[in-house]
Amino acid sequence: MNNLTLTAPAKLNLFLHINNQREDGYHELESLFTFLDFGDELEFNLTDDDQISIIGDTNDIKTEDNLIFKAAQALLPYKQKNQGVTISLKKCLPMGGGVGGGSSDAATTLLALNSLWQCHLDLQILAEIGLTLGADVPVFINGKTAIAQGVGEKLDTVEIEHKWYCVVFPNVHISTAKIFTHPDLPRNTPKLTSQWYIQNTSNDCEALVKKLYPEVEKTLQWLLKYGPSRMTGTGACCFVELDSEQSARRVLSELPNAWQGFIAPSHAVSLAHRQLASWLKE
Ligand SMILES: C[C@](O)(CO)[C@H](O)COP(=O)(O)OP(=O)(O)OC[C@H]1O[C@@H](n2ccc(N)nc2=O)[C@H](O)[C@@H]1O
Ligand SMILES: Nc1ncnc2c1ncn2[C@@H]1O[C@H](COP(=O)(O)OP(=O)(O)OP(=O)(O)O)[C@@H](O)[C@H]1O
Repeated sequence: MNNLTLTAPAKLNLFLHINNQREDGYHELESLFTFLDFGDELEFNLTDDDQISIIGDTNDIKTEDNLIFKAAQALLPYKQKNQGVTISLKKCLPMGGGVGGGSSDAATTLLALNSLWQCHLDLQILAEIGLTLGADVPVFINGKTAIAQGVGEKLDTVEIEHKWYCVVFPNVHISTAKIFTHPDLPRNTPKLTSQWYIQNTSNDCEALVKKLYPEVEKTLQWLLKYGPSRMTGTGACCFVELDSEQSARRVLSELPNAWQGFIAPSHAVSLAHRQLASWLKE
């Protein structure tokens, strides 16, 4: 089998607590990650040369900076096939939006090429390779709704009630590094000692991001009319949790023109993992 198409799904941080800052500057987090059935489309086609090429919606990212390219390159030492790959990208997730698009693309590339190139690496090793590309990549390699600790690499699978979400991108791009290096970011939230609820958790980046980017504050105020709402990651996307597809459609239909949005249900297992499992059965 020489080709495979997978969806690199969006993630949401249903909560995001910052517990500590390490000496290397990275932050110790506690965060509940879930996956939405919505994402970038990546089509992998093996080629007879040994090149890695990316076509499609690469925007202005140089090939060598693209996390998809970096992920493919990281697997070169393990590949058992004398073949290259052309990866065609349809970008649906906002960049720098807090939904982990780049990390999800990278993880999906590792998962796909591990199979297509017959690298035979297990998920633990793929996650270790993924962590060198970004703190969020292991979450997508694991592919299960989970509470992450450490910088995002220690994962405990959790069962939660899955809902519909309307995710809104307020058209501001936020640099993760800018938020994590800001002096006003709270960095000492204690670890959760009880069960997670929306009421006893928060996103520790939210207050700072709202102050720096008033558009994010406006977005959250607007979403709160419809249900429990929160920012994901370091923003800019914000989400509202809803009980049905119909409610989610209604919120999307009322979205102000200045913003972009999408709706999707969350799922215990990422769409890329479900698609890969059925491809492997074919
Ligand atoms: C905040 C989250 O979006 C939550 O899902 C992620 O932890 C961010 O993950 P990511 O985008 O994959 O992050 P990386 O590309 O590894 O790091 C971007 C920048 O964010 C900061 N960073 C990131 C993760 C972390 N646990 N502590 C940090 O301080 C670092 O300054 C780093 O330079
Ligand atoms: N394939 C890619 N897709 C998106 N961004 C990429 C990709 N490759 C490299 N990047 C770079 O990574 C940066 C972060 O992109 P991403 O969409 O993952 O942000 P994010 O959603 O805020 O992530 P997170 O929630 O993990 O912080 C982009 O600004 C872009 O320069």
